[in-house]
Amino acid sequence: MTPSPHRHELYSVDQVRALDRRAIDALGIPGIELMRRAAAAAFASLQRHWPRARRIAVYCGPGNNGGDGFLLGALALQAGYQVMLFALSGESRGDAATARGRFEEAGGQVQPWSAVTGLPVADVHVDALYGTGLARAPEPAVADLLWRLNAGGEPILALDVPSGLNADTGQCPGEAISADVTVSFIAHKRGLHTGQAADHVGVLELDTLALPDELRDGIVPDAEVLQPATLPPRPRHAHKGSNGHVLAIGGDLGTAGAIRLCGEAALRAGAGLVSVATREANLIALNSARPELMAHGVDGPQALQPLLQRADVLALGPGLGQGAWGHALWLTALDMGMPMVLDADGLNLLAREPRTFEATTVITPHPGEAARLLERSIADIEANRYSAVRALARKYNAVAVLKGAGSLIADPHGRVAVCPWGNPGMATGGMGDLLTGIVAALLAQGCEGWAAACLGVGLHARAGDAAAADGGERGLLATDLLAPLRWLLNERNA
Ligand SMILES: NC(=O)C1=CN([C@@H]2O[C@H](COP(=O)(O)OP(=O)(O)OC[C@H]3O[C@@H](n4cnc5c(N)ncnc54)[C@H](O)[C@@H]3O)[C@@H](O)[C@H]2O)[C@H](O)CC1
Ligand SMILES: [K+]
Repeated sequence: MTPSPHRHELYSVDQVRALDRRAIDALGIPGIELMRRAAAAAFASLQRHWPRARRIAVYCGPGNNGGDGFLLGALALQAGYQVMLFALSGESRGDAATARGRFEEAGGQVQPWSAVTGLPVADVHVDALYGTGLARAPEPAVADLLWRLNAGGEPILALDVPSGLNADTGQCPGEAISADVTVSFIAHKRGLHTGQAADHVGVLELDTLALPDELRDGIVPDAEVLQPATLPPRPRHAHKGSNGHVLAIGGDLGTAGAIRLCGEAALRAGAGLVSVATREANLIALNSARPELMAHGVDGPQALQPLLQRADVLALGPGLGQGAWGHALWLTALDMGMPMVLDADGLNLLAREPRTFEATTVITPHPGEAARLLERSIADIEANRYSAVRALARKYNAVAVLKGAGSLIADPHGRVAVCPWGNPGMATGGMGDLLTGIVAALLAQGCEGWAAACLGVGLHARAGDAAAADGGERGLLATDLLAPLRWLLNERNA
């Protein structure tokens, strides 16, 4: 499987369908030929991953995904495999009907769905039920099989899309297969890279079905996958003033930890100077924990003003609270119109008093904060993360980071990037505070908003993966990311 040059480009389902249509209409490649190429690619992947397999079970849905399954079954028969094939519907249409005929001509027997009792005995189970055409939760007879396949723990190869996963949004409306390998065709679908996809896709492979690159002319990928990156080397004559001054504002009574983590992350991410504006009561804890942070006790806007004057970038919100103290500082900071990263209570206050930003602003909500910012439910946000992150960026005229599995980044013009790194161990307190500090530090070192958000999210997630690789995802603490973060920031680009 030669890595495709298109592996970083993500397309919506509509765009993939347009590519399908172009291949058929503009290049004159019949749909059945595309289906044959898809089946050949999937069968080659099956042989590569499970070279000793000899018995395969294929589950075919009513559409062209099922058609891929019929042709894969025919190839397996011709290669001497024992093939059990179960079809969800009594007959197929169009190219899928042709494919079904070819399976039968190869000696295959199409068994009715009612024959699927228990779990068929096979070395590999091939999921050809639904692909990009999934329209709703799989019906009970299918859901029951998906559940049994997932519970059976036997090898599963999904064709194009793991059945039950929405290839456009990354959401599973109902039961969905958890594949070991998914072989996707023609182009990567954006729904296989965010939301619930990580639990269902397994190893993702792409086969472009030998379609020429020109096929994509004029179709701008809906999203792009982040690539490993770091900051350029520091000039030798750098001094602390040349790497910017971050002012972290937050830490109401009893929540010193959040603003401390934010400030510490900003230091570790290379900011020249980091000041912290917080409650007087937090100073001792902060200064003893991290004396490199210049912590100031501020009781209100007057005390904050001189600190704002001296800073280049604000990190506003960790532990800020939504009380009178936090609200007053929040208003004062926003009125400065400075570059900033807004997070946590800074976002909850924004949801209460919406405004758009003129200066470079990055907002970093998790789905709950995003729900408040868009006045939608969390379920709505997670049901279509791509439209949610675009709505956030547009509504607030900011670069928006929608955190969660497969964090998404959007700018106000609709550009979207997807983070391929990160792990469930990062869903713990303090991880968001680190990200806020990292992005602020990158802004302070001269990155513009989009670059700071993409680089910050990528470094943060890669540091989380490095820390999890070191000791496991469970028990991962935010501070565990600081050392790998520093290493990643100093690595030369691989
Ligand atoms: N078009 C091409 O040239 C190629 C397509 N490939 C494969 O085709 C599928 C897309 O096929 P399509 O027929 O559009 O849809 P599906 O097979 O994914 O879905 C089947 C069909 O099922 C109905 N349906 C959807 N959800 C449900 C549900 N929950 N319950 C019941 N029925 C449902 C709906 O009517 C769908 O149309 C693509 O993924 C590829 O695998 C080739 O591989 C490449 C060429
Ligand atoms: K499938």
